[in-house]
Amino acid sequence: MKIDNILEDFEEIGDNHIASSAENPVRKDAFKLSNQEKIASIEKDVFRILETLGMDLTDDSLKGTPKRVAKMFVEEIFSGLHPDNKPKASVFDNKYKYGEMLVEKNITVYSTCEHHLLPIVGRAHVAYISNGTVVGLSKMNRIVDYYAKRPQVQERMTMQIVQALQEILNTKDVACVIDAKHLCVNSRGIRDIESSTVTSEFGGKFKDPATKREFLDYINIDTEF
Ligand SMILES: Nc1nc2c(ncn2[C@@H]2O[C@H](COP(=O)(O)OP(=O)(O)OP(=O)(O)O)[C@@H](O)[C@H]2O)c(=O)[nH]1
Ligand SMILES: [Zn+2]
Repeated sequence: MKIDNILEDFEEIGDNHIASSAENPVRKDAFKLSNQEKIASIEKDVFRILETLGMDLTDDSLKGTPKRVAKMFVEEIFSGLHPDNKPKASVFDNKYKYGEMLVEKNITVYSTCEHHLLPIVGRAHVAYISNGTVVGLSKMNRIVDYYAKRPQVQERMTMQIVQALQEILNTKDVACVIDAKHLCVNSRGIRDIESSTVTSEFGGKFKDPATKREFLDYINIDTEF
């Protein structure tokens, strides 16, 4: 099917989202196009934007930009929209019976604000208490990165990370705090370079004030960017 026909289908379906409170508003037909078809389509769109702005797209430095941006959207900064890219998280038995919380802190977050398509840059801190299962440490970083690679709002991303780890670890006892700078606040609009945004989600035992306090003490949040 030609790309233009497929895009017409998209328009007919309108805002028929895959609905779930913490899911991104992605349409059910989002995976009808292959990555190559998406790149070809977005390349044309970016070309048009730059042309409308009056840029000379025959210029050496600019002529590759539409394709570069399209590839970057599909294969890099929005690759987390595709469920095939969800990291496989290897889990193990908690044979050593470690009973305290495990905290993976200072996980680098590079995401994109869905309102302005500008970067969100910050740190995520993730914790869980094992219910008999443990997960490879790096998988927590990978889960954060997967949900970050979408057009996002920080609140939703925080909840998605907790829900994904709750599923993987088969326990509600998971928490996440994210401290991040939104370039849409820092570099344009109000242009407040100093402010950052903190969001949190505390599941299961992390709702208990002492457990929450312990986690917050470990991460001692005063993020350096
Ligand atoms: N809740 C929430 N808001 C966000 C996030 N990222 C960006 N925003 C805000 O989304 C809002 C969009 O508001 P609009 O008033 O439509 O956008 P705008 O006219 O560009 O607003 P200004 O940024 O104030 O210039 C802005 O206030 C952003 O700061 C996020 O992760 N969570
Ligand atoms: Zn924004």
